[in-house]
Amino acid sequence: MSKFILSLDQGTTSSRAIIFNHDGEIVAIAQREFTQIYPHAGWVEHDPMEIWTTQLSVAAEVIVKAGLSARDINSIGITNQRETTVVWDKETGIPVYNAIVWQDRRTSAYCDEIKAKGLAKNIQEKTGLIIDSYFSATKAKWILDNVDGAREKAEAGKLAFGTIDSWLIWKLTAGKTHVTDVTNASRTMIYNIHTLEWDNELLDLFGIPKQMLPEVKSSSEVYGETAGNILAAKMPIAGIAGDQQSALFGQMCIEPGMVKNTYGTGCFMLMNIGKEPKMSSNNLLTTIAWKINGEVCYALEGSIFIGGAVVQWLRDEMGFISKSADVETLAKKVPDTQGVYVVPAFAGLGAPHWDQHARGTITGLTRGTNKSHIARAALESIAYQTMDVLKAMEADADVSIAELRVDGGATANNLLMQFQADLLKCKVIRPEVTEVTAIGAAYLAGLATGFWGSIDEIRSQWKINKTFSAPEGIDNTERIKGWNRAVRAARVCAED
Ligand SMILES: Nc1ncnc2c1ncn2[C@@H]1O[C@H](COP(=O)(O)OP(=O)(O)O)[C@@H](O)[C@H]1O
Ligand SMILES: O=P(O)(O)OC[C@H](O)CO
Repeated sequence: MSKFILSLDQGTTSSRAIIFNHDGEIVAIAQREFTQIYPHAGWVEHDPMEIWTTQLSVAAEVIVKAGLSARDINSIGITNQRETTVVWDKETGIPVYNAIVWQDRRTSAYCDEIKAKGLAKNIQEKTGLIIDSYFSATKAKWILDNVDGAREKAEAGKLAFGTIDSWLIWKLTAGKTHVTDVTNASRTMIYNIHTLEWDNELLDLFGIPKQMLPEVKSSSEVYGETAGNILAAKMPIAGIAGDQQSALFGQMCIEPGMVKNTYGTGCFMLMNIGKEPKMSSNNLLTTIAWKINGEVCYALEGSIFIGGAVVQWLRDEMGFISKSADVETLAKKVPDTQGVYVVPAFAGLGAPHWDQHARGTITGLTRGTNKSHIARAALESIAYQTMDVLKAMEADADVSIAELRVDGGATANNLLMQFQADLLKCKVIRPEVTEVTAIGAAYLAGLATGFWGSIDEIRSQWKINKTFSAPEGIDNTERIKGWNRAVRAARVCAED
């Protein structure tokens, strides 16, 4: 049997390819950033062809970097930015419009309309989701409504809809395979997470023709193989999961009650809730964590739209730092924020507030405020937002969370991780392999092909790098009061 798994991690800002060996160790990584397109305020698009070409090129590059040939690859696992929507022509394989990215807010007003019609409860019961422009359905509707001739073509069965996993698999198989997996389907707002079917009533509501939808598969099975001319040798594609579910699996949060938080562009906290899709009473999402060997596992999720992206904003828009890692040094120059709070509601607020109209706000400025205070407050905002989600999760699950497994680019920041532990008063645990998103998809693929025999065989590969804990007796009352006040300001400032 070939000795390596190739994981394709198609994220919001870059396409990555990572090769793992049988011990779950990284053999090589290749990564390429691609263009972020902002046609109007609040709109975010990607060029699907650029997503495809960057993903394909890093896949080819990583095999060479590892000193391997395509024949050494046992199988491919795919994990992807979720919700981002592509519609393409089935005959030509050409997208009819750019990919509308999960962060895109263009359909907010339409979402307000359907909320006003009182549809929130029905939609939550079926899909586990809260009505928001974040999810794919209203993005697909927008394309069908706004691209000339698209609706007619879609009704005639000539167009395909897909999240990024579907799009990549279509391209990798040269148009032979149009599939997605349950985790990605559960982010569209047209998929019923109880019956595990596309929901006809919701398809009617959004005007999305069923014939354009992919077939929904499990997260771990052989879906097809790469076309002969794509990567030197044919390879089975055997695992698919949305990136946050993939990270939950890669963190080995395989028992109910286990929780992870990924600190990337946004932050996404997921708790494994087992085999029953319990609905949230605290503004969290219920989502499918994975389906393996016919068994579905569900998760509660709190989605925070701006996490590490607030550091990118300090770097790119404010010019405070030249690279993200420098934020730690800048923030450490002051012992605290002197009462300054940053609420990075640049794309509204996600869980648990779900306020599409809130906007970024800085409160508590004084004549003595300097860059370091603002940098520290920006970093702390990542931890405060995480706290809000964790509290909602504790209330929903009726538990006290004692341990949070963390991953993603911003977890390299020890100041942030320590502040997070102080605030949550729980153990914040960073694993040795921080590429847990990619390894999750690798595990799903390797389990499908027999590369790994069982979950038990891989669970011991997860190892702790560092645990952060709060000092005894720490009192967060005042700082949390200040944060809540700042969140209120971010919501009020956009009221009119
Ligand atoms: N040392 C650091 N401190 C804080 N944030 C960081 C640090 N290093 C990277 N980041 C942030 O982490 C994010 C990148 O993490 P990554 O997991 O690669 O994200 P994604 O998969 O969403 O593209 C960026 O937003 C970046 O600003
Ligand atoms: O690409 P990431 O890591 O920012 O993840 C994006 C999420 O999947 C959006 O739901």
